[in-house]
Amino acid sequence: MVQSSVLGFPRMGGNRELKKANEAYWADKLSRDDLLKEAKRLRLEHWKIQKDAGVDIIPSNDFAFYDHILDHIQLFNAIPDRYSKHSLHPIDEYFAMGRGHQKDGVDVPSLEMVKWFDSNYHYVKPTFQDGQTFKLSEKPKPVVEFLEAKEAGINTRPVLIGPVSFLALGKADRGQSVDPISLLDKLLPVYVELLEKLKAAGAETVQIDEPVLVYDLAPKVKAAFKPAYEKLVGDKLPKLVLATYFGDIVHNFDVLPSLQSVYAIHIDLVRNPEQLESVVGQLASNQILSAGVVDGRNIWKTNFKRAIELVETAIQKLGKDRVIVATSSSLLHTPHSLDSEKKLPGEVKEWFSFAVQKTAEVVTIAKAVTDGPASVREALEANAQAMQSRASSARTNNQAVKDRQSKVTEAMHERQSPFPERYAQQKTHLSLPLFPTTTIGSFPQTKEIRIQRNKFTKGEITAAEYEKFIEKEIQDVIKIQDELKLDVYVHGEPERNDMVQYFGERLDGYVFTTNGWVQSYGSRCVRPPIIVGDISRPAPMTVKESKYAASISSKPMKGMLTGPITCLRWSFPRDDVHQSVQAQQLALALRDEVVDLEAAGIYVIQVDEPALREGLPLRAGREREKYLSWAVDSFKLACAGVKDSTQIHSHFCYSEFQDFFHAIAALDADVLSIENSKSDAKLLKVFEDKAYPRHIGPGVYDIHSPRVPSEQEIKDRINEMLAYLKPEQLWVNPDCGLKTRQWKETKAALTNLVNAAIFYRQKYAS
Ligand SMILES: CN1c2c(nc(N)[nH]c2=O)NC[C@@H]1CNc1ccc(C(=O)N[C@@H](CCC(=O)N[C@@H](CCC(=O)N[C@@H](CCC(=O)O)C(=O)O)C(=O)O)C(=O)O)cc1
Ligand SMILES: N[C@@H](CCS)C(=O)O
Ligand SMILES: [Zn+2]
Repeated sequence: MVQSSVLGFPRMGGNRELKKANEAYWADKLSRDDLLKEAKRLRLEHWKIQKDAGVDIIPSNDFAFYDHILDHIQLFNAIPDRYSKHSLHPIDEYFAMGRGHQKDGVDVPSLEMVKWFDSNYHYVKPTFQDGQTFKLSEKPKPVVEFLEAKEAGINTRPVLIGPVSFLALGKADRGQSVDPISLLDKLLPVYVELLEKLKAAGAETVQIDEPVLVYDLAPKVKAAFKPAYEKLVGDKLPKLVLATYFGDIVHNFDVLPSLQSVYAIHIDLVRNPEQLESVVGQLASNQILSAGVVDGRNIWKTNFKRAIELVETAIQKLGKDRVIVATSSSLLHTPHSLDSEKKLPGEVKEWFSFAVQKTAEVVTIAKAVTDGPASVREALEANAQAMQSRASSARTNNQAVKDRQSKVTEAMHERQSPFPERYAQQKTHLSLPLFPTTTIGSFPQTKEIRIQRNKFTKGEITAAEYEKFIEKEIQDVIKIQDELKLDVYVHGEPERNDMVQYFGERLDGYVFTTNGWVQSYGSRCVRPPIIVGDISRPAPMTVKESKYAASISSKPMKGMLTGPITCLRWSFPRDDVHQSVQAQQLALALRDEVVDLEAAGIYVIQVDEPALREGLPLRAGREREKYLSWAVDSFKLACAGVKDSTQIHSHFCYSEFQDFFHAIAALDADVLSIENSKSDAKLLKVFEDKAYPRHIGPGVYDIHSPRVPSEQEIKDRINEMLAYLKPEQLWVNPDCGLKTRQWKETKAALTNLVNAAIFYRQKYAS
């Protein structure tokens, strides 16, 4: 029999209950006990959904209050002393690492948070010390949650991050020089102890994720697999299913011999179906293949015909008992359930599958290959019908968009003059001081803003009332920026629910969900809009608010747009048209917006591209260069329609620039603001080494934490930056937008930021 398996389930709950519980706990509005109870309720509910769907292999320990890698940091006691020394309750220590802690005399910033592979999920980076040791926590979470499920009558397969990935995804702490992978020998005994405990609790198999196998690996990381999996396999330990996802593992085949004693290998056959044959050829004689054929990263219904063909190919080689049908990755990256979507056009809804539906898909595919297609005939027919309906739908094609794309020229990608000439004009036009201060766009999205928007969406207030409310918000943020004495203002983005969803809702070719939330980091979720057809802009999207803001202030007002790659990557893209085509369609729509903003008197325009890095293929090589070429082109196409005197900014958070700096430089943006406060300023060296000629604002403080940075801290950060950048190049700004913050801490932090900038302005005045 072919078993069905889910690699991980979304944690938030159908109504984002986990988000609400976490945030209430942080605000002292929910007790610790009630938080724990709510988490347990959600875990049980999610296991039950999978059990009722008939899934054979259900994951446990896929739940996390904040992030699963952070869970492992605590599980192995890899907790930096600056957190552990305060003897906080374990859950508060955990949140302190995730989001910082500034309360009751404890003041500690969070650990660094970075992108999870090429997804819009963020993990907390393990941070190691010279002399690092590990110790299993007293009540290991994977054991507790396995027993919790067992007590409810559900046998689960616990999920762990593997030791090689745990170390390779981490870094040495600031000022430390330890190479994380060198800690393997110290870490393995703790894994063995944990696996023994899981076995004793009754876990027969454990899913051990080693997603780093899809990367190009340094030789010492590759070499770590052999000693690791020699120690982690044995009679006294559960059988291991080693899982990889988001790429192929063919280039790391030399690692597979050292993995021949693990029970099963899971591969992502959605992303790389072509790896099937060669991976099957590399398996040991009794090893099992977990075939990831249901997409964990997108919302399109699985094409059953194609998936069954793939699984059948594997069965022909291995036999039914050596194949598991699985999701390609954890379903963490998909929304909870399609059932709560009442407003999607009926035709379109038929094309989608969210987490709950995907669990049913793995079951259907497993049954089809076990008992034959006739056993699931109705499901197969309905699926074929949905595939057909989508392929032939009028929604997907817009000839006018295609015609416009065919007329795009090289010249449309270039500004009129090179940067020095543009800058000379911008300097006179904008009259900015040295060390200009600005923010990244959004100001706090207060409860009141969300309530008014909710009322407007539900029709409880009119468009005119909502517009008036937004204008008042804009007036307020302008007044605050006056008081703070910032240099380049923003309108604060109060009208935007999200920087991608907002644009999706104003573009043709998109549809949106009402409840399709996906966790982005911690308690923060996004509702990615869905690209179903060719994209075009029926009307200006942001001009009204920016123009209004500019009309009530004499300061330069920065217009705020989300760039084509970010719109693409943070939406659920089409899978029937190449992403470069979708990016170009978005670029043309944004180009019109940029030109309209300039015509409306907005002479500084920021086109955010934080997802540019995320779209980068995970392995170096030709595919990367191809991607960068069309991604950079789409940004330039969006921006290049303006005059030299208009200043184009771009913003990047969560980006490591070293490996694609040439692309950042090729964007030709006049000013870049980048996330930097959690990184070592040394990372800026690349800008110095490459003699980056344009202007740059490396973030001076972390906006993900409510913690207020002191003026001195910000001065220190600027001072570090000055080691690599010229004073006349440097802007002073936070790491990212301020939408998740409260006003109190925002004002305090920006006051310190402006004072720090003034200090350096005076210092370099002469
Ligand atoms: C910059 N980042 C972003 C990423 N991806 C995006 N798509 N957008 C981003 O901004 N990726 C990288 C980073 C990740 N950072 C963030 C930062 C902040 C959030 C965030 O704040 N998310 C909000 C939800 C935002 C939203 O869509 N809000 C809507 C709906 C609000 C809502 O929940 N309404 C209630 C009713 C109103 C009430 O009573 O409060 C409801 O529907 O139940 C809106 O404002 O209208 C979050 O709260 O998680 C995400 C990623
Ligand atoms: N302009 C956006 C960028 C976030 S990456 C904001 O300020 O929220
Ligand atoms: Zn940002």
